[in-house]
Amino acid sequence: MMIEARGISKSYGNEKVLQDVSFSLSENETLSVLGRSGSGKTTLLKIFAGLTQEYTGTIQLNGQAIDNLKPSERGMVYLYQEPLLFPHLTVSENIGFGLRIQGYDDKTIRIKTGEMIERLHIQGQEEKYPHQLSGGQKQRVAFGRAFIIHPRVLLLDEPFGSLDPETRSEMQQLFVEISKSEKITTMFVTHDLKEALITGTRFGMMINGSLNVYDNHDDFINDAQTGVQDELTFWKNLMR
Ligand SMILES: Nc1ncnc2c1ncn2[C@@H]1O[C@H](COP(=O)(O)OP(=O)(O)OP(=O)(O)O)[C@@H](O)[C@H]1O
Repeated sequence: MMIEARGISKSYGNEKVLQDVSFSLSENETLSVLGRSGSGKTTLLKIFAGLTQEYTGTIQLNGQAIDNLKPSERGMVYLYQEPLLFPHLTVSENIGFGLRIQGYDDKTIRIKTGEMIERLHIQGQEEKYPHQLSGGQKQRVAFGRAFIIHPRVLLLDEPFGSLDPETRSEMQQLFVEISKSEKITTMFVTHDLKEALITGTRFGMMINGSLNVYDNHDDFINDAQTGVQDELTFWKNLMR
């Protein structure tokens, strides 16, 4: 799925939050976006998701402007740090929810949900309710619920920010594996440089509402503005 932002600008009162953001992203690409707090990352994701209105510019999906579509009509899933699960549904029911809405029969839902649970490595948790799960398990369920409906586009806002390093690393691998096999186009906002490098196929740096896009690791790593060189210098100095 090809997504394209053309000249997106957004202000809140006198504050210019996004300034002429333009880029395009092909099927199977993940744009990992870094940037300081308040630089406009979440605002950009919300505009894509249809959750923030009143901006200038246009968002296109396979060449069609989607600016006037409702969030539910965009084929996009927006996930953030706190996984939003239905508290009164079990793990299996949460994951199968989208299929039920789409009208699949019970047997198909059971089979597809079972396959997804296996892929997510949460076998044995099927009958638990969200409050009985760890943070990492909840996030797996949230991803399962998203992946099972084959979204065209995933919008991820620091999705693994509250997980311990080991679980976070597992989730990054799982994301890379499934997004590749499902050919999902993703915008992945993170504060973690390593996470950006692991998950991204392209990279973005948001600076005061302007987005610099780098087409490969080398361009990203070599630009002083991204902070990668500072990080490398830090580790080199520490190792001396
Ligand atoms: N609904 C709103 N009303 C007014 N100002 C807002 C609103 N939403 C966001 N802003 C402002 O827009 C700017 C960008 O916010 P945004 O949430 O996009 O930043 P961010 O880069 O995602 O930050 P963080 O990394 O801390 O999540 C901030 O200065 C914020 O205060």
